[in-house]
Amino acid sequence: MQPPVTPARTIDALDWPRIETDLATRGCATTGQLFTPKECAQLAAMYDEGGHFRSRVVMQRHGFGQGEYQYFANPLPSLITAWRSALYERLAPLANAWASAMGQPADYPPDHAAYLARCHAADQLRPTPLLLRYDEGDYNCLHQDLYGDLQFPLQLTVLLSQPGEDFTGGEFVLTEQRPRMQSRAEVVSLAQGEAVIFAVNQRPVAGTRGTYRVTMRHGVSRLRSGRRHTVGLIFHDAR
Ligand SMILES: O=C(O)CCC(=O)C(=O)O
Ligand SMILES: [Fe+2]
Repeated sequence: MQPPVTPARTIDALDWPRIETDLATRGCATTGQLFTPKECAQLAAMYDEGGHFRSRVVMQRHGFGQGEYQYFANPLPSLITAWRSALYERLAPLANAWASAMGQPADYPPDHAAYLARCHAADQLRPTPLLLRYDEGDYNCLHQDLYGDLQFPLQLTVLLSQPGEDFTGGEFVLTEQRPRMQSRAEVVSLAQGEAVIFAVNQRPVAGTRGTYRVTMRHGVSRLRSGRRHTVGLIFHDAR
């Protein structure tokens, strides 16, 4: 039997030089596999189990798209907590580098508990990790997951389903709005258990005349068939 894979070990094994380059040049990066197929199946199965969630959102009721999602309640599933804090620690230095490049306070603390304490003190008390479900015809409109004044500038989406097998279509899409220029779109293909790391709101871009900011939004294109589940990992809590 294999020993269980701890997030810390897996996180160290990711290709960070490429991830950091992709984040710097495109504002997004794929991670390679984070969750095993079994972990993906267990998380997706939670959708229909009672007791894991604090609220459910039907997207068409709010004009957010079509499909639905549920926010996990505290205590979060241990897999989610472990990954959320381990990824936070790895990403906090990057978040600080982005903040200083954009002339913002670069004071994200090194560990997630300290950052969450800051969110809670600012009345952002509710956990933001979520489980999303899309069926044929469903989609997620371009949006930002802001949830309050405090925002950690990077977030992840993990694909739990098997593309081509469980569903077709349903591609993760990012747009980048550039000052006084036309917007740019990026489609991100993910494998089952893989995540995309991307900018929540703004990110710095090094231009010839200094650094400027671009604004990112993300969404999901229409599912052509099947069912697709994802987990969203957002590091700030919600008001
Ligand atoms: O389902 C997706 O790929 C995107 C989900 C999303 O909006 C998020 O994780 O914040
Ligand atoms: Fe989102």
